[in-house]
Amino acid sequence: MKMRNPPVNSLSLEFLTELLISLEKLESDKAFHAIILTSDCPGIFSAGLDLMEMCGRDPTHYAEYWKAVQELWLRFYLSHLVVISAINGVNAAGGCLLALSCDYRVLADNPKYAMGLNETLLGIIAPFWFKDTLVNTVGHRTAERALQLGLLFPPAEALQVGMVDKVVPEDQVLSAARSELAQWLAIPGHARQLTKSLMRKPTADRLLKERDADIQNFVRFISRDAIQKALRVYLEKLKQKKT
Ligand SMILES: CC/C=C\C/C=C\C/C=C\C=C\CC(=O)SCCNC(=O)CCNC(=O)[C@H](O)C(C)(C)COP(=O)(O)OP(=O)(O)OC[C@H]1O[C@@H](n2cnc3c(N)ncnc32)[C@H](O)[C@@H]1OP(=O)(O)O
Repeated sequence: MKMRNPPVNSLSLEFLTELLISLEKLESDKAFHAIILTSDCPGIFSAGLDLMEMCGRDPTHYAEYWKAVQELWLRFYLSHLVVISAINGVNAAGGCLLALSCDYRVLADNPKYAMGLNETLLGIIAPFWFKDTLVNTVGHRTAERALQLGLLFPPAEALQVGMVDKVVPEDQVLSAARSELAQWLAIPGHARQLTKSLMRKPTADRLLKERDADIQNFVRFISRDAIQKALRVYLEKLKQKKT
């Protein structure tokens, strides 16, 4: 699955919906057993959630958007397919969450390709299920420091903290993901799928039990004047980089 939403693969409502439909199609076709998730945007895996969806819109839109973000995470996190990410670019926040929801992560060795949950740098907070997904991957202490400081880890550090499983030269990222896949596909499917569910269901269940409350929290939080202002300032900074 090659993500293509130029220029930065931001996860707009339309793009989230496309990803969701693609994933559902692959999951319902018995011929498919695995997905390699990668990017078609040079140098960028994903810039995360689309800030334009969270800025200057109305509460109904925020609620619809957040429901789609929840849906995509639940679907990826609990997918019965083997999902491996071949991370071939910088990967921030919501994009990093997608990669963390995969079964295995290969990252291209380029110091520009940092990844992490950098929400605090924008003046916002990673929701509890983003946090839980990170804790399940790197452990509590590393997650606490990474989340508070909004750290984006370059490849060597991402590997060292366990945020990714392998770092390879840039031109080998897809072939390394394919080689890894062979090991996962050699395991009897039902045993691997049930084990994945055993490991992940408690984390997913937490959101499933609180989905509506989580949407309401998000809408309340994102609608605050101070948060809207912080997002506008961040977007402005991104645009000013060019001048
Ligand atoms: C109580 C608690 C309850 C609930 C929880 C509450 C809140 C949680 C809420 C939200 C969680 C959000 C998670 C996220 O994913 S936020 C997004 C974080 N992403 C980032 O910080 C990355 C930002 N982008 C960049 O750093 C760079 O763009 C880059 C490194 C990815 C690429 O750099 P380039 O130099 O190649 O490209 P740019 O010129 O910077 O960008 C091109 C173009 O794209 C626009 N853009 C970039 N990122 C985004 C984005 N995430 N959303 C929308 N648009 C984006 C950028 O502005 C440029 O636009 P123009 O061409 O200038 O118009």
